[in-house]
Amino acid sequence: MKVTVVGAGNVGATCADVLAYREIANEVVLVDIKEGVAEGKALDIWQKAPINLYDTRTIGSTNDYEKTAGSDVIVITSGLPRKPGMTRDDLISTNAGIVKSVTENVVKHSPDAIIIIVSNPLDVMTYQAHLTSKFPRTKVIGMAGILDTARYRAFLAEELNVSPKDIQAVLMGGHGDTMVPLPRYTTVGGIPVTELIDEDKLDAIIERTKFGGGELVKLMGTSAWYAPGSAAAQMVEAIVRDQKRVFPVCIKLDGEYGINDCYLGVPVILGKNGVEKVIELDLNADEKALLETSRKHVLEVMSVLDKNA
Ligand SMILES: NC(=O)C1=CN([C@@H]2O[C@H](COP(=O)(O)OP(=O)(O)OC[C@H]3O[C@@H](n4cnc5c(N)ncnc54)[C@H](O)[C@@H]3O)[C@@H](O)[C@H]2O)C=CC1
Ligand SMILES: O=C([O-])CC(=O)C(=O)O
Repeated sequence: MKVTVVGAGNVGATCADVLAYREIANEVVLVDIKEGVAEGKALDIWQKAPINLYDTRTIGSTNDYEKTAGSDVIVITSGLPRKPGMTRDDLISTNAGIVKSVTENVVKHSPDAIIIIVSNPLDVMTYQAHLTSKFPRTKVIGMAGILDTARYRAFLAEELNVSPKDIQAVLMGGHGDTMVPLPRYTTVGGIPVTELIDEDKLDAIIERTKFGGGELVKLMGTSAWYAPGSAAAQMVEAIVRDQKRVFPVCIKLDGEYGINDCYLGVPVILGKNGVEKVIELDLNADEKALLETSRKHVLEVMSVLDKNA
């Protein structure tokens, strides 16, 4: 299996590293526009192979897309990260152009690949890649839900003093402040979370999750990369190993949840064909209202992209 990661910055390099040391792919090609950066990071990851004991080949390229030819999965992380005081949506004008040109380049050389978008604003960049690639919607998907649920699960594990491995959760909507965590579908070793935690503490964790990205931007002056890079690698793994994992993933909705033509995070089954099924939960009225708010927000940002097209 061959995987290309475009953008050899913080998230892209972390993703490539996880793909290599966990031997998720046989070959990982890292591409960046900055001269030498992708080559250097790919070489560094390869030189770690004898220490961490893996065989995955990592190859770097400065904008030479021939090296990406025949990739099974492409992860796009190229684009600006936000700085303190910015929203993810503030990145649209720069990142839309980057995602468009990168998508044009990758699809030329890998017409059958599955594309995973990471660049922000996530839902709208997934829209951009879908428009440009003209691939089926099931093969152009965005990474956000795995990261957002991971944050939620980590906060819950800390509060309850339990292993994060035992916390299962699902979250829907756009990757931003309007995301919709679903406590009704959160369990701890099979026990509904609401039986283990006070409502006010759970509400505080939900609020912290919604602003989880911003919390890290404030601390570091740029956005997160360890959890995002690992989350993208987990999506790649589900695809290349045909695992049929159930994850929240951003995809264009085609009638599911009564929504058309909007890119939102929903639970799906992820396997060798990309999204193999969108799972439709029976949301209650409050959950539907939150999803509707998220839909309206993402549509507004999508319309900015349409206006600038
Ligand atoms: N979906 C999510 O949950 C998350 C999304 N992000 C987003 O991922 C993106 C990357 O973040 P970082 O890695 O922290 O940024 P970074 O600045 O460390 O890396 C971005 C890389 O993209 C490269 N690049 C820019 N234009 C390019 C082009 N046309 N072709 C190839 N490479 C190009 C840059 O040279 C740079 O090395 C940002 O947009 C950020 O907001 C970050 C974390 C989580
Ligand atoms: O917060 C950001 O800008 C990056 C991101 O999407 C996240 O870490 O959730």
